[in-house]
Amino acid sequence: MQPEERLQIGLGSHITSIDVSVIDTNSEALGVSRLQLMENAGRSVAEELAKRTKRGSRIAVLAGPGGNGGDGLAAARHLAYMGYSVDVVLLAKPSEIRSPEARAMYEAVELMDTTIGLQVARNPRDIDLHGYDVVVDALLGTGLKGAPRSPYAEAIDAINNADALKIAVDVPSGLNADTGEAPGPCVKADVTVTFHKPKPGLLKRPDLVGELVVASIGAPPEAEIYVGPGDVLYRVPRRSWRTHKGQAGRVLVVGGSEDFIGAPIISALAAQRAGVDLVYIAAPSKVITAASKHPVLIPVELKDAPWLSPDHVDTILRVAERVDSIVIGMGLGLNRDTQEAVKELLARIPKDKPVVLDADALKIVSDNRELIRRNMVLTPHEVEFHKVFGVKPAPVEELPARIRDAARQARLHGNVTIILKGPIDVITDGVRARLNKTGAPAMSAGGTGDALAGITGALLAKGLEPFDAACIAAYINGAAGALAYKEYGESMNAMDLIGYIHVVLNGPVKVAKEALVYRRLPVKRTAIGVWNTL
Ligand SMILES: NC(=O)C1=CN([C@@H]2O[C@H](COP(=O)(O)OP(=O)(O)OC[C@H]3O[C@@H](n4cnc5c(N)ncnc54)[C@H](O)[C@@H]3O)[C@@H](O)[C@H]2O)[C@@H](O)CC1
Ligand SMILES: [K+]
Repeated sequence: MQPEERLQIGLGSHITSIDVSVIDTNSEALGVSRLQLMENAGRSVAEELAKRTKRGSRIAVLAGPGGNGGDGLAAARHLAYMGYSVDVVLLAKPSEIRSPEARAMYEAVELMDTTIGLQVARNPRDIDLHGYDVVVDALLGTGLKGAPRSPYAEAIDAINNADALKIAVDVPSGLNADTGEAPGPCVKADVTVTFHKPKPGLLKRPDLVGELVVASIGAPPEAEIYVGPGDVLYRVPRRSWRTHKGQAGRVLVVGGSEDFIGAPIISALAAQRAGVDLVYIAAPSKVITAASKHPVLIPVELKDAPWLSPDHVDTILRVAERVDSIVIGMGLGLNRDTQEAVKELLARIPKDKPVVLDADALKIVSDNRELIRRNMVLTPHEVEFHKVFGVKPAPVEELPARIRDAARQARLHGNVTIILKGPIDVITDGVRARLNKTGAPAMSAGGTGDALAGITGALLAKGLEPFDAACIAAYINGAAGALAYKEYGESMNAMDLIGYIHVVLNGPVKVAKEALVYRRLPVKRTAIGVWNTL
């Protein structure tokens, strides 16, 4: 089996510190709180320690003020119960512990005055690790930025100089979990107990990590399989005071015809609400007249024909140079001229420009599939999928087969990203697959697909790679649809959905519950991990 024939369900075999934050947030939205994760993290550290050290041994837990320290404090409590002699050295003022979870862990330890020694050591000279059998390093984890500063730098040296077994919590303190760099002092651990999955930096530095143990801390696999609020929160770039016009993305929407006026306007408005700076809409005159009601859209009038024609291609390509992504298809119609124009356009757009193909553009590429390439996102529903690829996907109830069917076509077409829309969206580039469950039954209303294409184009323009852009667009579109459904019920339309994009984009965690209309769907089980057959 070639490695490239494998399909990864979820986030991959190792995870970055952003992935960790995404998983924790998604997990919380799925009902497993950060406190539960931290408790499990601490317990797994205690259990790994207990496998290696006899009861009654002397343990020092050095804790920092963040989540990593919280894990260490939870471990200390478990270790005390197991019968170890435990001293906690907190390297920060208790008031500096900011997260409610780490604070809860600290407050529990504070009350354990008969079983745990507690020292607040702001001055590194107060750290004395003589006589301990084990030192637990819970100073800094995935939250490390740059080289450790005082007093952590000195505490790290003290750990390295101690004559004891060194167990690092999640990451040896001082090591960048993403890059494997240690820009300053770094704990040299005998054992590192990391959580969820290995981080790339740990795999690069066995010299600092020692024996690597990967512990489950109870996050549901669905926190990775399903796109969640954490993906929106941590992967979509936010503007800063330095951002200048255009930097947050420029999108070009190409669509519409004499017969279909609204579709490209819906896409363009959705793209704008998804947070890009500039949205161009290239369309025949009738569409441009209607679009002029929306002054935030920049019109590019395609003159002298009621529909997109080959004569328009040069005009569109000139605008294409100025944008970061192009969304093509909504309401184009299937006129012969239009088909020719779309094919010419796709052949001439530079390959590095991300493109979303939706609606009629999908039908048009169905007999020129060599135009499909890696840097594209295709957004077919089941019928369109059949039309484009010539195969019917398995029904959504047969979820594993449906994922395979979509992934196979992505693989066969240059690892293009496909969003196979349905009650559960399947998003895949043939190497990875994730699912999206946000949405509402009334999203069968016209225009919701146009909105999805626009949001996808916006996220591509903001610099997300096609797979992440597709995953997160599906989530935002479905969640906005669910919120609109809550308000408008059966009467909801695509403009109502657009009216909620800002709510999801700006506060994904707050509305995560309402974003799921169905808690459970009757589908076949899908396991996380690597599937070896496609
Ligand atoms: N987020 C979560 O829900 C979970 C987090 N977990 C643990 O939490 C860790 C991540 O927690 P945090 O994000 O709070 O980060 P950390 O606990 O890794 O560190 C954050 C703290 O270190 C300080 N800091 C960062 N760089 C520094 C430097 N160069 N010198 C001195 N101080 C520095 C920060 O100001 C902050 O106070 C993970 O490694 C893991 O151990 C686990 O409990 C599992 C659940
Ligand atoms: K650590």
